[in-house]
Amino acid sequence: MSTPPPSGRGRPADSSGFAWRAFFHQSATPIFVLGKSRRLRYANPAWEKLAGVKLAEALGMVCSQRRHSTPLASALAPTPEALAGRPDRARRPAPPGRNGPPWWDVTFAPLAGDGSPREAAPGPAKAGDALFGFVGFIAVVGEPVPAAARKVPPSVAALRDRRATHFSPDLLAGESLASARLVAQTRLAAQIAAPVWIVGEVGSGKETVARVVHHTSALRDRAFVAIDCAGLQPYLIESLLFGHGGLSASDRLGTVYLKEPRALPRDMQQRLADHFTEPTSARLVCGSERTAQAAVATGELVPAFQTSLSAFELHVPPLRERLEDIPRIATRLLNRTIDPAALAVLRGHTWPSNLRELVDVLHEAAGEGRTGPILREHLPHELRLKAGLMRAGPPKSLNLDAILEAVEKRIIQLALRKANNHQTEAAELLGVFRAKLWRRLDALGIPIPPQPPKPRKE
Ligand SMILES: Nc1ncnc2c1ncn2[C@@H]1O[C@H](COP(=O)(O)OP(=O)(O)OP(=O)(O)O)[C@@H](O)[C@H]1O
Repeated sequence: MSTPPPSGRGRPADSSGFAWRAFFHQSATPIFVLGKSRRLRYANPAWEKLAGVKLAEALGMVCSQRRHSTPLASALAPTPEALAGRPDRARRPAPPGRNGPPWWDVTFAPLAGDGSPREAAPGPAKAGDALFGFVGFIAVVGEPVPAAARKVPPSVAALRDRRATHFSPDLLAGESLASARLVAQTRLAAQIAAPVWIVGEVGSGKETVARVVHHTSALRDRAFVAIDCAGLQPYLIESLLFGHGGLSASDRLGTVYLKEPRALPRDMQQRLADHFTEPTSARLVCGSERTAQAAVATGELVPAFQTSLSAFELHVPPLRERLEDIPRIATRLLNRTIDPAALAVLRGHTWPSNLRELVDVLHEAAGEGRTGPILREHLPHELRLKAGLMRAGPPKSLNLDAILEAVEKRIIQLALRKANNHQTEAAELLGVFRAKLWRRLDALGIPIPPQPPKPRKE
């Protein structure tokens, strides 16, 4: 339904309006009117159709080309010439659509205080010659170019092919029932266009699954962008997505992966939700340790994420539920087999940090024995210790201090990993003060990891 014609139809202008509203309302040309503070005061149904936005939702929007402006606000921003009270025209990229931008030629006609068009005068506006605002007429230039038809440089195409080969559903396959279910769910998510919510424990492979969904979907020729909502300041995320020339202005954006959107302030969550429920924007995939429903219930997430942005919920199993997959993962990762005794140790571990931890352990083991199968003695000391295997060694190797030190080192590394290198959180997990954690890092020779930026609290 289009916006009803504004009141005062056909009547002469009064001091706050102008007489052409009824005329504009029926025009097939997209027309909009900005107040002198560049706020949107009126737009006709042809504009609503072109912009894909209802006037009621956009009224009051400040149309400027500032860093945080939306692509629509930037496209409608009056030029410096128009701001100086003279008619002007500008070519603007249309707000992003799935099929590439045609351009918008926007003609600005300044309006005098009585609502009549100002005379085109060569100099700046005179005092007393009050400006009411601007009327803008939009002409669409060019045919939209389907993204698939656009040329990409060969190097980009080659990189894309390599990524698509790597991030195929095969990457998730294994011997377990859990991985078979994961592969089936991932293929399904790739076939539909709905937003996806991926749930899984820390390090279980949520982002990897998101990449597989992207590279298997119809959006694979476009970009995949991953944003860690807890690791970036919200204003950076806003400017990355919505700033001038930001990602939302690019029609090459295919999938946006948001890691833990519940770490964002609610107003930012709402803005993202509004953006990604628009039909023209890229596909949203979120990854979290909690379901959208649970996060909404505890107030960590705005309801739109549950109602509109988690249409497809995909569960990534923890590694302890897919231990049968370990040999296959090792072969894929290192092209190495695992000796049965080493496998018994690996299968006996609970893997609190899931695949991330396994990948670290396998790389470490591969560094110990450079060729042949991975043996039990290649595995990290602490893992063997936990499996009770160190006790089988000769008594002279039972150096209590060395063992305790190794266990402490491993536990601190695990806490840091779980806290995403956030030292205060890691200290809390370990039940010590941060200063003590620093002292132990120093004493054990663990390099102090770079601290991620703190998420802003509401
Ligand atoms: N199927 C897989 N095979 C081999 N390695 C994998 C697989 N899935 C994930 N990984 C590796 O495990 C690590 C963690 O994966 P990923 O970042 O996808 O997990 P996540 O659940 O998104 O992590 P977080 O909880 O920190 O958001 C990465 O190094 C990734 O390359």
